[in-house]
Parts: sequence; structure tokens; C-alpha cells
Amino acid sequence: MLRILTAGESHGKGLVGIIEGFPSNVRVDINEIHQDLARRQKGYGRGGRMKIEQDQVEILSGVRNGKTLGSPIAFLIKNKDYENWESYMDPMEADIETKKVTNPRPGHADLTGARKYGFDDVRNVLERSSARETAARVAAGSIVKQLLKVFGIEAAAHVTAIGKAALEEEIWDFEKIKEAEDSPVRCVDPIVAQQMIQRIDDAKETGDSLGGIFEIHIKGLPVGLGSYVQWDRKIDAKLAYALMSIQAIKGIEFGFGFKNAQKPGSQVHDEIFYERERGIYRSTNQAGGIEGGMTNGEPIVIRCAMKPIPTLCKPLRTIDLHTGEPADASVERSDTCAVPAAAVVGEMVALTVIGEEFIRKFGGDSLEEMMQRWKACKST
Ligand SMILES: Cc1cc2nc3c(=O)[nH]c(=O)nc-3n(C[C@H](O)[C@H](O)[C@H](O)COP(=O)(O)O)c2cc1C
Ligand SMILES: C=C(O[C@@H]1CC(C(=O)O)=C[C@@H](OP(=O)(O)O)[C@H]1O)C(=O)O
Repeated sequence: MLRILTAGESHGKGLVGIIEGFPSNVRVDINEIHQDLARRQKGYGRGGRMKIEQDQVEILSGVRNGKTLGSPIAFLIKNKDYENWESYMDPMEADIETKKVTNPRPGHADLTGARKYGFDDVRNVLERSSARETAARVAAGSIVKQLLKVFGIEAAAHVTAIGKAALEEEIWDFEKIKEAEDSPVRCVDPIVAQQMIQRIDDAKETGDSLGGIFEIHIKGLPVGLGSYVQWDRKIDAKLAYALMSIQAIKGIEFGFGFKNAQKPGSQVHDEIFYERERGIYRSTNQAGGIEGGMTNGEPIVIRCAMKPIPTLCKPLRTIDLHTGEPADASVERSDTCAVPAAAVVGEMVALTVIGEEFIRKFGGDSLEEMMQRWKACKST
């Protein structure tokens, strides 16, 4: 079973990731991990922190001479910002008296985290609840991506809405979606992209923040990842779990999930056809590639809704944790909008779920073993 764990505080020394249950003999290209880390850092609307960091991964174990060993892969991503925070974040000798954060931000983990863990300093919560953690998940996802690529599985993500600026047209062409990479807001339509940029500028100007929607497409999938036989083996359920765990993701749909709810079945379900050369196929993919908790061979299409960033430069009302008196929510610096970055995180997190199911179906010891079983499965 593939398992991924992360550790690390946002302004601590760094982020650590462990990938357990990854097969041996998979070639790992560190430059590709760096490219994915850089993709996550980009995107119009990010704040000052992204000017400080330039995420690079150091692999600590589980890889030898560029190939995986089957042992746990551990890696480190250093936080450059740590040098500015060392005196407050040193694991053994931090100054915990000055610079206490006592005004919890509505929408962030601050208040409930402090009450749950018994802190009088919200810093103890915000450090780990921060989406800085997603850098480690992207690095892990990038390694899983390199395994899946060997089997022709690829993912891409694009942003379909930022605030009210939204794409009207549905885009299901994978190559077109990849073009979103060239857009500062990761949107394939340059006119809509410009509207999105304008919305972000307006929000920044007024001290506000924005959320939006991104869409993930995964192609090249075999039939039958996941299963209908038990509730916790359904692949849509697993994807939803993993994607909802990304900071600020509050909604998810597969295919035309919400639109389909308003249509009769005759206009929704993807009819089944067969041709000798082509095999079994569908002419539509309204289900988004998943039926009965299993991949049906069509591309997976998932849409995720991200709420607006909780830290507002024009702060919302809150209370001072120590006195209970009304106060402005704390603000140091913040992203105005991070939907383009979250799209990359979503892409990578979804690939880790696909990787987990792929390993479950085709065996997880070595790449060669997986290849044999995959080929055998393909020829049936
Ligand atoms: C890529 C990314 C960047 C984010 N940047 C910020 C930020 O700069 N400021 C902020 O307050 N929240 C930011 N968030 C959102 C918070 O981390 C998130 O809202 C918080 O952890 C509370 O969790 P919840 O929204 O899932 O309930 C970001 C989220 C993502 C995915
Ligand atoms: C550090 C990252 O995102 C951070 C996520 C985040 C939050 O509250 O989630 C708050 C901000 O951190 P800071 O307060 O240091 O500016 C973002 O920059 C990152 O994506 O690498």
C-alpha cells in the first residue's frame, strides 16, 4: 500500500516527506520534481513569501543512483524563510513570549486549533495548518507521477473560475488544458485569464481575497482502478478524501456531477459502444471516467472549489484570545488568490491516489513486476 506522510512547520527548518510502499527500479528525475515544485509556486495573486522561497528537494533515502530501492523514500525541502524566523521557530530555544499571535483569523485553523490543542499563541497552529505543507505533497506527487508516466498515465489541471470570472466553455481536450501552463492564472482562455487577473487586482486593492475552481484531467488509465465491493475502496471516494484534504478546498465534483443532477438519465449516462479495432468505448464522458467506484477507462475529470484565502489585508472582526475583547484579525502578509497554485497541488494529490490504486492492482515490489501484470491485464 502506498502511503505518504508529511511533516514541517511553515517557518520552521523545512518540510519532510516520506513515501512508503513505492516499487523498486523506478527512475527518479530530480529536475522534474523541481519543475513541479516551481509550478506550484507560480500563479498570479501569490504574496511575498513566494519571492523568498525557491523550493528544491533533497532526497534522503530510498533512491540510489537515480533509481528507487523499494525502501521508504524520504526527502527534505528547506524553508528559506527560516533564517528570518529562527529566533521564533527554533525547535529547542525559540522566543515564545514576544510576537504572540492572539487575534485568530476567521476561516483559518487559528481559533479552533488553539482551543483544541490548548495554546495561547495562534502561531502554534498556523505554522502547521499553513498550505506551505503542500510543497511536500507536490514533491511526493511528482515522484508518483514519474512511475505512472511509464504506464502512459498523465494529468493536467487548469483554472476554470476565479471569483466571478469564469470559463463558459467546457474544455476536455487534454493538450489544450496543458496550454494553461503558460497562463499566469492557469486559464486556457486569454480573455477570461485577463478578467481573472483584473479580479485579483481589484481584490488586492481593496484588501480582500478570492477563491475559485480548478479542474483536473487524468488520462491513460486502465479499467478497474478502485472497486465497488466495499465503500472504502471506491476510487471517487478516495480522490474526494485526498483532494478535500488540501487547504481551502471546500467542494468537489466528478464529471458533470452537479449539472447532471438537474437532467434526466437519458441525457446523462454515457452509452456503451464496441468496434473491432477500437474495442469498448463511450462517445461521451459525463461521468468523468468513474462508474461504481472504478475507473472505466475514460479520462477522470474532477472539479474542485477553493474558498477565498482567509487572511485579509483589510482584516475581518475577531476577538483577542487573551482578553475576549473585539479585535482585527491578524495579518502579516498573505496570498490574495492561490487557485492557480492549488490546481497544481490538486493534480499531484490526485496522482498519488491513482498511484496507490495502480500499485494495489498491479503489484508493488518492482517496476518489472508491475509491467508484467499491466501488460497481461491490457491483453485481456
Ligand atoms: C496553495 C495555497 C496557498 C494558500 N495561501 C494562503 C495564504 O497566503 N493565506 C491564508 O490565510 N490562507 C492561505 N491558504 C488557505 C489556508 O491554508 C486554509 O484556508 C487554512 O489552512 C484553513 O483550512 P481550510 O480552509 O481547509 O478549512 C492557502 C491554501 C493553498 C492551497
Ligand atoms: C508558504 C506557502 O504558502 C503560504 C500558505 C499560507 C497559509 O496560511 O496557508 C500563508 C502564507 O504564508 P506566509 O504567512 O509565510 O506568507 C503563504 O505564503 C507556500 O505555498 O509555499
